[in-house]
Amino acid sequence: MAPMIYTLYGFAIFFFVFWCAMWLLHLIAIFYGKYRLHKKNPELLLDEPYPGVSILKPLMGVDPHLVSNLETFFTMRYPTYELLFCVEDEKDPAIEVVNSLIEKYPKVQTDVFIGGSTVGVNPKINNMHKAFEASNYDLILISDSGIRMKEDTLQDMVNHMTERTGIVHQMPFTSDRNGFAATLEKIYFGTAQSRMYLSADCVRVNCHTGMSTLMRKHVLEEEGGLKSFGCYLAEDFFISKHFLDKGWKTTISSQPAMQNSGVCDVHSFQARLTRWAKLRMAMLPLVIVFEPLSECMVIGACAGWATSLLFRWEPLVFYLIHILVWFLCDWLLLSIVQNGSLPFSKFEFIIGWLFRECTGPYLFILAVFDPSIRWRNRCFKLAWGGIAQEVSPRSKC
Ligand SMILES: CCCCCCCC/C=C\CCCCCCCC(=O)N[C@@H](CO)[C@H](O)/C=C/CCCCCCCCCCCCC
Ligand SMILES: O=c1ccn([C@@H]2O[C@H](COP(=O)(O)OP(=O)(O)O[C@H]3OC[C@@H](O)[C@H](O)[C@H]3O)[C@@H](O)[C@H]2O)c(=O)[nH]1
Repeated sequence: MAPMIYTLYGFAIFFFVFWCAMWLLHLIAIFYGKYRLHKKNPELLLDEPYPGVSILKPLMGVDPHLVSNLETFFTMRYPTYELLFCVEDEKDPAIEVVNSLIEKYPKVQTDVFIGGSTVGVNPKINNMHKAFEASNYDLILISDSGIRMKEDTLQDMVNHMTERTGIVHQMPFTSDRNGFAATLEKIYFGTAQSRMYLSADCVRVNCHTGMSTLMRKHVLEEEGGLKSFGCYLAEDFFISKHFLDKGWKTTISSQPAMQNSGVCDVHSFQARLTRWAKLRMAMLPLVIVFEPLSECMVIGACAGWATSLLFRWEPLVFYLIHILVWFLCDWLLLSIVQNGSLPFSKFEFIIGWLFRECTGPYLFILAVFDPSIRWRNRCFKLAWGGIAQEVSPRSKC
């Protein structure tokens, strides 16, 4: 009997400590977010020697927001940069979109790379490889197709590139869009993901998501260039790991990344989160235990049971208070990340937040039980450690 009791008490203490640690993460994210995000950039002095930046834009297909998203790269206030568009398929309609913008803004230095090159499994790397090799500057910005820039976003990122810094990345967030899926995306990126991202950046844990990331080209070249990371689907995590291993600092910029893809529906969003969860599990297997536990509904239930055993607290009352306080912390964090009025009402926030919190653990279970990864039109399998293999090359799955 005694071993059973010790085991129960052992679990109860573990859940209670984990629950306390989660509140610490809430606090870190709120204070660090307030301290780091949305700092005003100093006026850009054009006679200052700002370094040149090569911006790599991997494109695949056209969505209703692509033109306006890309246009924001042509209208940035930054002295020296080149835009290198990468399109794998020569029939891709994105080429026409790019050409029309190049015609509209002839003064911006641009180039278009069509056809990609097969240097690994990761299709984004394959698409960008030629442009990476041809880029003219030591600072490379890899920026996904759905990202929008403000006039001073690039300046903000470069300002964070100090002597010891090798990577400056934007914390994923979203622009204001209409509809439930857009509300859900904003709530997820501004609460659950921001909490982890900000806490990780604060304590220097690698959490790099590569949708908008400025890095030093020569450090990548020492490792063989971008192609050396083509064997991973989560190239972002491994690139950042390489920089950290070499003694460089990585940091977030003060402006979060404005994702503004024209494809915005609940199914695609959930598929993307499930794909990311599969990447994390393959790279860091401990995530399989810790990630579900870091969810509000799960850790609340575990801590409710633990405190009823340890302190005889009423579990239902505990659980409801836990959810309420977590909800309020999330509202506060989202307001800090948004830094302005939110495009939805408090009622919509409640619905979106409850939906996200209840579906999060379910999506994670889906990810655990279906290890195959679908990304755009390809299917992959991941081995432990993160090395990827394409299942049926270049075919739909
Ligand atoms: C009491 C501490 C408990 C910590 C438990 C942590 C469990 C992980 C929970 C949630 C993970 C959220 C990850 C946030 C962003 C990741 C987005 C993403 O998956 N991006 C991939 C695709 O672009 C990319 O390849 C992966 C990047 C890095 C993943 C690293 C995951 C571990 C994060 C751990 C953060 C813990 C912070 C603790 C600080 C004390
Ligand atoms: O086959 C592909 C798929 C994607 N891409 C490009 O890669 C970028 C990201 O693609 P998606 O928006 O589909 O995917 P995500 O937002 O989930 O990507 C994110 O997660 C996985 C990481 O490896 C990426 O670095 C990160 O950007 C886009 O610019 C897209 O055009 C390709 O060039 N080829």
